[in-house]
Order: sequence, then structure tokens, then C-alpha cells
Amino acid sequence: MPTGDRVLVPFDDLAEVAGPEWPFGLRVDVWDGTGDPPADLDDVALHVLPYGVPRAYEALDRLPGVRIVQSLRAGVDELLPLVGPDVVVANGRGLHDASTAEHALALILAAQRELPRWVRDQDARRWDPHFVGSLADRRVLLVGAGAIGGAIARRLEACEAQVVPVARRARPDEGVHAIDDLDRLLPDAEIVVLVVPDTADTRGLLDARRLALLPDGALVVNVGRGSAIDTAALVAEAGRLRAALDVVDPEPLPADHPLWTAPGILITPHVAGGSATFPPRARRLVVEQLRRFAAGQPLANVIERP
Ligand SMILES: NC(=O)c1ccc[n+]([C@@H]2O[C@H](COP(=O)([O-])OP(=O)(O)OC[C@H]3O[C@@H](n4cnc5c(N)ncnc54)[C@H](O)[C@@H]3O)[C@@H](O)[C@H]2O)c1
Ligand SMILES: O=C(O)[C@H](O)COP(=O)(O)O
Repeated sequence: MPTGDRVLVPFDDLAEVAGPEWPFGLRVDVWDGTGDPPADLDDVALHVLPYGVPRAYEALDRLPGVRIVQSLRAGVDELLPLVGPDVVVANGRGLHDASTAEHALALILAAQRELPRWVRDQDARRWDPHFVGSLADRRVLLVGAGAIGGAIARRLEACEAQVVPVARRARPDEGVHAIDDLDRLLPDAEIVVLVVPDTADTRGLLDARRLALLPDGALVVNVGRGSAIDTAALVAEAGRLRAALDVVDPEPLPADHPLWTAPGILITPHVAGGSATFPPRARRLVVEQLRRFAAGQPLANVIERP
């Protein structure tokens, strides 16, 4: 009978991934976020949040002894305000890279190859061919050269695009520009892809002034957080600019919001992450984090608190 720290996890099948050492001496409780959290959670030391359910954060205020909270999302903007400053927070960095990058590529290709138009034509049984755009040779400004940004860059390069990555700080060896260069880079960008977290520095990053720096016909893609774009300013520029957005501000987008009907805007409802790759990758991350926790080792993916 394990007597070590108590942990609350969302999966009941971790033994299959962890092998014979499971449960590493830990006392494991399971809550997948669908019913009520178990009673008496006072001594839970590590909580892995359930993913993709409305009640994901519900056990948090019943865990006075929690020392570590592990999210399976990449973004921690909703979580950080809910946990005390001394609690270690780790995220799901890496779990969503392939899925989110694939979705970014799908949005870009859909916009470049005008797929929404062909779907409308097919609905109308209309055969109306014309010359469409391409991704090859396009200059793509990739704002957010992190885990997902790297996965997007690899896919764009396979499509023969010219990728110009931007991060908080320059990394000259990797050709990554600092965000301070953004105003200088925007006028040459035919496509700009945003994949930055929601922070005080990224809110309104693409505001009216910066959108105006983009050339006519440029495509704005956002798979990070909606807050990075001034939505009203984008609506005002629709027609001159195009956009393909998986994340918007606000979410969910109200039915009467002008973004829905603005010209040249393709919207998906925050579905880039997750996908079929998620369940096995998430279980492997949780097992590795619990193994480290039980061994007293530092966890991976720990967030630097602001
Ligand atoms: N649409 C979705 O379903 C979905 C899925 C997964 C992640 N996301 C979002 O994508 C974000 C990025 O995920 P990640 O795993 O690549 O994170 P990451 O931490 O690996 O990379 C973030 C990148 O953003 C850059 N950055 C941060 N602040 C910046 C600023 N002010 N200016 C310029 N660059 C800045 C960092 O330098 C880094 O390169 C997440 O925080 C999440 O909000 C969305
Ligand atoms: O659940 C989500 O929001 C996405 O699938 C992935 O998480 P993130 O957007 O918080 O990174």
C-alpha cells in the first residue's frame, strides 16, 4: 500500500503507460472532471487538471495542501490567477505542437488556395476556375518562435515558404528576430502567423497601427490567443487584409459579432490543439512528471511566474 504523497490525476489507466514501478509510491486518486471532485482533498500535493472539460479548474479551491498543479494545456493564462504564488505550475508544452502546427498550416493553405470559395461554388454547383495563390516563396513572419512556432516553421519550410521567426529576444544563431524588430518586418510580410501566449506584453500586439503596416492582401493567422489582435481594428481592415483565425477575442464569438461576416476572414472555434495525438502524449507526460515528483526531481515544463 503506497504511503507517499497524494496526487489527483484525470486518467485511470496510467499503470498501462508507467509499467511495473507504478504508482511510484504515490497515493493516486482519479478525477476526470465530469462528476464532482472526490471529497477530502486536503492532503493532495500534486493535481493534474482534467483537459477540455468545463469543470477542469473546479477542484483547485479544495486543495489547501497543493504544491504543484500540472495543466495539460499549453496556455496558462486562465489558470495562473486561480493558484497561489507559491504553487508550482507546469503546462502541457509539447502536447499540442503537432496538432496546432497542422491546423495553422491548414488555415494558411485554405486561405491561400481559396478553399472557402470552392466550397461555396460546390454548394452552388458552379464551375468557375481561376488562378489561386500559393504558399511557396511567400514571406511568412512567424511571431512566437517557441515549441509550436518551431513545429509551424518546419511545416512552412516543407511548403517552400520563406519563414522569418520572431520571439521576445533575438536568437541570431537561429535567425530569430526580437519583437522590437516587428514594426520594421511587418511591411514585407505577406503572411503573419501569431502563436504567442496571452501575457501583458502580447495583448493588442497587432493593433490598428501595426495592422496598417502590413501590405495590401496580407494574410493574418492566429493560433495563439485571441487577445494578441485588436479585433475591432482587424474588422476595420477586413477587405484590405485577409485573416484565418483559430483564436479570437472574445471567445466564444457572439453570433452577432461583425468578425463573422467581415470579408476574407476564415474562423475556426479554438480547435487547433488537442486532436487525436493528445491522449497518448498527455498520459506519457503525466507519468513522467509523477515519476520525477516521486523521486524528488524537478518537473519539466515549469512556468516562470510573472
Ligand atoms: N489554438 C490552440 O488550440 C492552441 C493550442 C496550443 C497552444 N496555444 C497557444 O499558443 C501559445 C504558445 O505555445 P507554445 O507551446 O509554443 O509556447 P512556448 O512558450 O514554447 O513559445 C512561446 C513563444 O512566444 C514568444 N513570446 C512570448 N511573449 C512574446 C512577446 N511579447 N513578443 C514576441 N514573442 C513572444 C516566446 O519568445 C516564445 O518564442 C500558448 O501559450 C497558447 O496560448 C493555442
Ligand atoms: O484546450 C485548449 O485551449 C487547446 O486545445 C490547447 O490548449 P491551449 O490553447 O491552452 O494551449
